[in-house]
Amino acid sequence: MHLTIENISLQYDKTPVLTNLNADLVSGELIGLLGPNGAGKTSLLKILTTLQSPNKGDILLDGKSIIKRPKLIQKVLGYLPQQIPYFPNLTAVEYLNYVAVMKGVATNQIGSQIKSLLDRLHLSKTGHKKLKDFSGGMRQRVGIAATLLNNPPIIIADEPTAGLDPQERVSLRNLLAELANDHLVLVSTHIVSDIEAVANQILLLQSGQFLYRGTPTNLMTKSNGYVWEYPLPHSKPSLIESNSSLIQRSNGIQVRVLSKTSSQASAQSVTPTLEDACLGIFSGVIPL
Ligand SMILES: Nc1ncnc2c1ncn2[C@@H]1O[C@H](COP(=O)(O)OP(=O)(O)OP(=O)(O)O)[C@@H](O)[C@H]1O
Repeated sequence: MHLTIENISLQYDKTPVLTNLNADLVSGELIGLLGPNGAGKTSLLKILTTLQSPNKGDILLDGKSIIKRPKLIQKVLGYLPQQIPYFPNLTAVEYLNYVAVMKGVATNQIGSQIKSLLDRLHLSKTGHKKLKDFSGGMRQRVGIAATLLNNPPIIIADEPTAGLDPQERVSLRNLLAELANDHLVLVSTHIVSDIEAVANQILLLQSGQFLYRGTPTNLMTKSNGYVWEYPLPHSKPSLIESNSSLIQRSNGIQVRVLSKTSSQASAQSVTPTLEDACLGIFSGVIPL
């Protein structure tokens, strides 16, 4: 499947939230939509999922407008919203049954699909517990199971790792990467490590505009030569430069700086991480 974002602009009360966005998303890819709080990620996902109409532009699914025909995408979409609908008195199985009926899953497939998803999301032992007795992370996994019901070819997830512990984050990351083999998977997040190891394509969104669209490898190549490390000076530690962070290394605390050049004689150029690259682009240190 091929989802084309074509000149999308959105305003809320005349305030621009998204401006002239263009991108091509295809099946077989995990696309990471990264941006700081308020960048417009959820607004863009709402347009892609037809919950919000843009003021300008179009979204094409295999060449056909989903703005004009929202059902085209609704039939093939699994959407995991930031806030999962919460029915405290339903068990996980009852909730998934309800979603399955709403999604039009064939009656004779509902039971087997729910069982397989509960297994896959490590919920088989708790499927008959009420949702009000679930931890935040377990509820999130139920939401993911609901998203995957009927095996939708397009999966859009808004901050899917929120509330998950480190082990669950890794397990969800693996699941999304596996699904991306034969699905179109779009994951919005502001946590770079959630998609670092698994994204084929990255969209960097800031103030409603894409600053970068492309592979993580290209982004990191752009960032070569912009990351420096030097030992934390013993005196004047309060004079830490902007765009810098402290890192504990075996040889002591190092200052890691994003900058075109370094004024510190002891600074060494180091290999950028994807997080460095994103911060460098967002802060304007790394040119577009
Ligand atoms: N219904 C609305 N009415 C008016 N302004 C809105 C509305 N929804 C979002 N906004 C504004 O639009 C901008 C983008 O918000 P959005 O939720 O899309 O960003 P985000 O990147 O998803 O942020 P976060 O990471 O914090 O969830 C923000 O300035 C937000 O305050």
